Amino acid sequence: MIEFRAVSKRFPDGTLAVEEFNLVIPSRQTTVFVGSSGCGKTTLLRMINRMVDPTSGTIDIDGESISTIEPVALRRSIGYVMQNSGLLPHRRVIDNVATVPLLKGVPKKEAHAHALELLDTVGLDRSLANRYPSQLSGGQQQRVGVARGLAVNPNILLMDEPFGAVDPIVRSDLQQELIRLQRDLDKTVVFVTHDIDEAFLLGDQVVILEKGAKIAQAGSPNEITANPASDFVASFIGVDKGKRALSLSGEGDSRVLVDSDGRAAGVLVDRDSR
Ligand SMILES: Nc1ncnc2c1ncn2[C@@H]1O[C@H](COP(=O)(O)OP(=O)(O)OP(=O)(O)O)[C@@H](O)[C@H]1O
Repeated sequence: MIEFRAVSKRFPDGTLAVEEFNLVIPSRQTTVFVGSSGCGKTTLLRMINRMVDPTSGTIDIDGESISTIEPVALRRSIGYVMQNSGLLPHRRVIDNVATVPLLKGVPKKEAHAHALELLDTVGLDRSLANRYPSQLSGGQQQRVGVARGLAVNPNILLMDEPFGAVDPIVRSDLQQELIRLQRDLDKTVVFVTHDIDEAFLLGDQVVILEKGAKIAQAGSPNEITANPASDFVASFIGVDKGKRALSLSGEGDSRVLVDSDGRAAGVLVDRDSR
């Protein structure tokens, strides 16, 4: 579990990016920060692995304040996947994936063997291992970025708009792949996006943010669509444009899809119980 308590971040130029932010991020679930540009999503994410330190407040991981953990060690224990994959252009795919394990002293042979397994995990053919990033498509590069994020077998995976730069079809593939991965690997995923549809697709917990990382609403996609907390949220999720004509009603095995007039439009069957 990751817990933010009264966390604020003011940058040296005076910008207050995050103000008094409080949130519990449950383990082994996906939490998505969603909001418009500049609302503080990336700053929140980077505070979890101490790429950015808060000005005030505390962040705990499993009850331990991260301010007591050495930043480089913390960063190497948490997976981080960013937009445009962030791959090192002059290194082959396999070396990109193995970067952090090698820095941590894992023998090269072992690190490379594990990197190949990770290519399987993210759905990439092992034959791509010796290519350079520029010889891959955008979607393949993002998959390598995810493999690299998983290379230290982290409990926590931070993902900063990882699918923002690819076309909609590839993006949809990557989203489905992440849902599958999360089912198999059971990580605590913290995901940043400005796309509410992506947030609702991937998030167990969705946190809708306004400027200064003020929480407009936090809850499951179901809770938010059924009960938007404000006009801002309703507008952000598109209720007012008729975008969310369908919502879910009920819990567990008996979830019913309801249309905007309250009529049952279908029953949602759990993927795992089919
Ligand atoms: N190093 C910095 N120095 C000064 N201000 C910063 C710095 N980094 C971010 N900011 C400011 O803090 C605010 C929050 O930025 P942040 O990158 O967290 O937003 P975001 O929601 O991730 O935006 P985007 O979706 O555009 O990436 C913005 O006003 C931004 O300009």
